[in-house]
Amino acid sequence: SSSCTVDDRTYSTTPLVSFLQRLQSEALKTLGPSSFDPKFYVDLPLKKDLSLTEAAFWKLPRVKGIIPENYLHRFLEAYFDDAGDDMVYTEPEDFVPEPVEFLPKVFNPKVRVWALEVHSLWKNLSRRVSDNVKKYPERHTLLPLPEPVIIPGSRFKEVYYWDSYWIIRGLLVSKMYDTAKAIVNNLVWLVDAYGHVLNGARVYYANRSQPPLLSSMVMEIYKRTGDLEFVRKSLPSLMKEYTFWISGIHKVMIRDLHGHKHSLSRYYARWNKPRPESATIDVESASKFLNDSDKEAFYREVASTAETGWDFSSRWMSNSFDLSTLSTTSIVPVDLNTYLYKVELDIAFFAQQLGDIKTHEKFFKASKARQFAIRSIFWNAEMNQWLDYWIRSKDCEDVHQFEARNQNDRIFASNFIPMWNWKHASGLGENNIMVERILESFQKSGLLQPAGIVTSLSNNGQQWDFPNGWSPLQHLIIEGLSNSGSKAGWELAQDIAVRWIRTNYAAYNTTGAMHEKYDVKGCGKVGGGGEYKPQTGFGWSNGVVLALLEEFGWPFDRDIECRS
Ligand SMILES: OC[C@H]1O[C@H](O[C@H]2O[C@H](CO)[C@@H](O)[C@H](O)[C@H]2O)[C@H](O)[C@@H](O)[C@@H]1O
Repeated sequence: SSSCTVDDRTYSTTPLVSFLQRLQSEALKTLGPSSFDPKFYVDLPLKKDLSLTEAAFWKLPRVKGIIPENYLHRFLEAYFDDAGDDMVYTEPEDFVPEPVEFLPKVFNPKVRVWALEVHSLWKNLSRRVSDNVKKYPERHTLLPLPEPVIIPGSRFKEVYYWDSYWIIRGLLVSKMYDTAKAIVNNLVWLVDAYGHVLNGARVYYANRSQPPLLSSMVMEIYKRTGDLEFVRKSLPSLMKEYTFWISGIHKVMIRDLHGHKHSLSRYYARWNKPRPESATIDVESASKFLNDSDKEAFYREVASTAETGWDFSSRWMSNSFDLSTLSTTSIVPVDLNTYLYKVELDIAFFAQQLGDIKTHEKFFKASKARQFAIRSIFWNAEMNQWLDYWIRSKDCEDVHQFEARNQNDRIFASNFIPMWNWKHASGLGENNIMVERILESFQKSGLLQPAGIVTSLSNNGQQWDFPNGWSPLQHLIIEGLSNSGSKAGWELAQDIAVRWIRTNYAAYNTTGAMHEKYDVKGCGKVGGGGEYKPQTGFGWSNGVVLALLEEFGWPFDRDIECRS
């Protein structure tokens, strides 16, 4: 707003996206809400130029303002290719059916057979941008990425930012180093073009990013390949992306009770309209707001929540059962700042490897400052957890005064994500007593369920809530526990990994697919809730299963079947 010092101007939409959104809303009137997926329409590639397509659209007959179904189908066939035709299958050149030294600690034959099947799923998910997109970019919402990608699967037919981190973790287990590097090169291409990695590689995702894990992708690839040239090429884009996250609308200053000022970051999309991929849903959700500025503020919160990766969750709502209370831009999130701390450490490390001491020192100093901030603003010594901080003072204030009551003491899996960088981010060092307390707090939290870690304790029908468990959250916490330096921590990590692997295996056997999310109340149950049908495929779940099997192995005599 005009009284703020921050520049919160929004992105402008493109004529193609506006038209497809119009088509989406007309199609909903024709087809009705059952099985309607709004994303399908904004992903449709045009066969002809937009002006011709629009002219034909306006000529379609309407009966009581509605396009008859047979006319709509004929129009779609005549003027559009299928959603997904813009991404074509490409054989990953570094795929072999059984990589040398694949999962050396997995001895149980059933698990080995399944792991090889999961490995083979990379072939189903491998795509490159079709030549048509390069020839007629204005006919596509897909962005012309230069190299092949691995997609999450089903309706998610394009590359996604944070999904790619766990996809890469799995590709590294599968020894598919070139495919992993190609994904990073595409994300680097997005940073160069837009200044940040987009939520996903569609033009309608340009207004926001997703959890910043690009440096972690580069780091994991470097650890496996030692390819310093790859690091050298990626580093300028990592630094550019870092600036996106620590400045402008993403930056929040908080003064702690001792007068120290801390610079932290929040999610904040440059968008105050319905998300094109879900516009019909957003318009409906916003209908309870009467004036335009309240609607715009709500749309901004919706898009900013998509930037968090946790879309949607009670974590971002002041009333867990009312989506219209989304307040994401007023929340300083524990996990985002944990990831940024990692970005600072990663860049400092890469700069050191490349002999750039000045950059190394600058980023190392920044990491120390964030470590102090995480400890000062998020840590709650009574709960032994890290809690999101809600900004309740005026949004335009330059520095917000810390108040303990503004820490959100509801239980979310994110309250334990700083364990991912355990010794660094927590600032707890080798303090074993603290480690044991955090372990106890985690075990008593209610987050640990029979089939893995649940996202929150609120059963409100949102997908990033109870009873869903998501692969990325399992992996972050398991990795944190296993690196805690505590024997109990490592054992708990293994216990959760076993539960998670079993549930993925059981669901695979009954449904024939890997799933986007699972219901962790019981072994073998798939997840639900949220605004779209649960998806299969699925990139990050495949990656996490492979990464966990590599880390923990599977002994010959341990059953893979669910324990009833
Ligand atoms: O179409 C609705 C939303 O879908 C995406 O979010 C979900 O899927 C992503 C891909 O697996 C995943 O990264 C995200 O965490 C999920 O919540 C998309 O990212 C959203 O922007 C979109 O509005």
